[in-house]
Amino acid sequence: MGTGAPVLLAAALGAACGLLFWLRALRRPADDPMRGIPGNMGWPVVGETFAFIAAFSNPAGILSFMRERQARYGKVFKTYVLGRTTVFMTGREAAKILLSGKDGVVSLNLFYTGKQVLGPTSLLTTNGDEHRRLRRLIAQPLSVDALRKHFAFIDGLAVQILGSWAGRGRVLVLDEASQFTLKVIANMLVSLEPEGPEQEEFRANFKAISSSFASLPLKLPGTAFHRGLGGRNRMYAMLDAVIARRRAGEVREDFLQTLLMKHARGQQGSSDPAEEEKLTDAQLKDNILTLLVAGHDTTTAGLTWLVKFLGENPDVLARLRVMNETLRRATILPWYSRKAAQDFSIDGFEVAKGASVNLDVVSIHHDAAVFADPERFDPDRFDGSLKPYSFLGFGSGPRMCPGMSLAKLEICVFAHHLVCTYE
Ligand code: HEM
Repeated sequence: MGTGAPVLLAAALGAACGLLFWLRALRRPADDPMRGIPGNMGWPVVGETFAFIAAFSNPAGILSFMRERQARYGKVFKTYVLGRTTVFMTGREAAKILLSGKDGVVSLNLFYTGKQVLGPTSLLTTNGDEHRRLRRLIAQPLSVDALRKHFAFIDGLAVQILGSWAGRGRVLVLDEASQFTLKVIANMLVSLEPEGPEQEEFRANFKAISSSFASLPLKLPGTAFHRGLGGRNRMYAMLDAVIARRRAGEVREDFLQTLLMKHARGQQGSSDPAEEEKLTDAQLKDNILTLLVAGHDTTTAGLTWLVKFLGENPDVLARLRVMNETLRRATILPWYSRKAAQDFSIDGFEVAKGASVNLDVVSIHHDAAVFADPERFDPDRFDGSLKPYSFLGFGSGPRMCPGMSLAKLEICVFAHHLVCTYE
């Protein structure tokens, strides 16, 4: 090594340290509106992202991430994860502030990539009056009454998928549950047949879309985001073809048909004001995609956790009133993300307008003061009544899950056939 090498090395190290401090300063401006909130912002650039990702691969893990910090800082703390400073808060009071929709204190907080893939008129990217209008339109086709006509399909598919398990030495429940829930939701929304080339193409596009959520926002060929946008374009072309067939006279009993008959614009740019109130084709497609995405991963995870908990608790199998307890223990969406729409205070801390705030639901679901021995899987704990905002498996308030009845129906039907067929 020549004499210049140590000097170069020291200069490189110095430059690297300088860059890190500069990036750290960039991330934490002196007028940080959240500086009154306790917490650790972790390493420069990445913050606490690695600890967070390592923890959130299973619900017990994310619970430990939250508990460690709550023990240190209390119920409200800040951190830097997944590219942004965010405040986590837990407890029933926080749930009421963030979920009730009262005074418009917060709006939904979605990743940039998710927003791009779902489109500007998705239920998940709209707020206020437009959001309320969309909720109203989709409520009826997702109601218990409307779901009756899908029962035979859901039942038949559960029997068929479970029948295919016989004689197989090993079954990957997550894959089977994913097949089931995607076929159910696609059939319910647009009458997609459960087998055949159209189903294959649909599934491939759907996979590209769902893997692009929360990916890096790089639109370069080969990236997950780029593949997701491609999947979205191909999925919309498929939906355009289905909508054209319906307008040409094909009739099916599904979600799309209900919206096309009642709420879709016959022609764009009509002079009739009532017609202008209806959904455009772009709005229809954004929201069909939103329901596909929101209705697949969640129900798949719910079913898979149910099979796991039933396997571990054979005594519970006999009773099978296990839905809420599965959703409490698994807490499939461990936190609900919002953006402060105005300044507000919680627990003596000021949260500034624009801040990213997350309701830590997994801790609410494991609060020993509400759920004694919270790690134990015990469906009986739902026999009595619970305090408001202590069980939030499907959320609460104006953004409460509109697919709750469908999810419960799918999981119950599948679980029923599962326990009737297999030990
Ligand atoms: C076990 C299965 C499911 C669970 C645990 C679940 C849970 C949730 C929760 C907790 C929320 C509220 C999140 C928040 O406040 O930020 C939500 C919203 C939502 N869910 Fe579900 N869900 C499930 C199944 C479904 C299904 C089957 C559909 C579709 C048919 C669906 C569609 C939606 C949509 C569109 C929203 C957003 C509502 C809005 O922003 O107004 N979900 N879900």
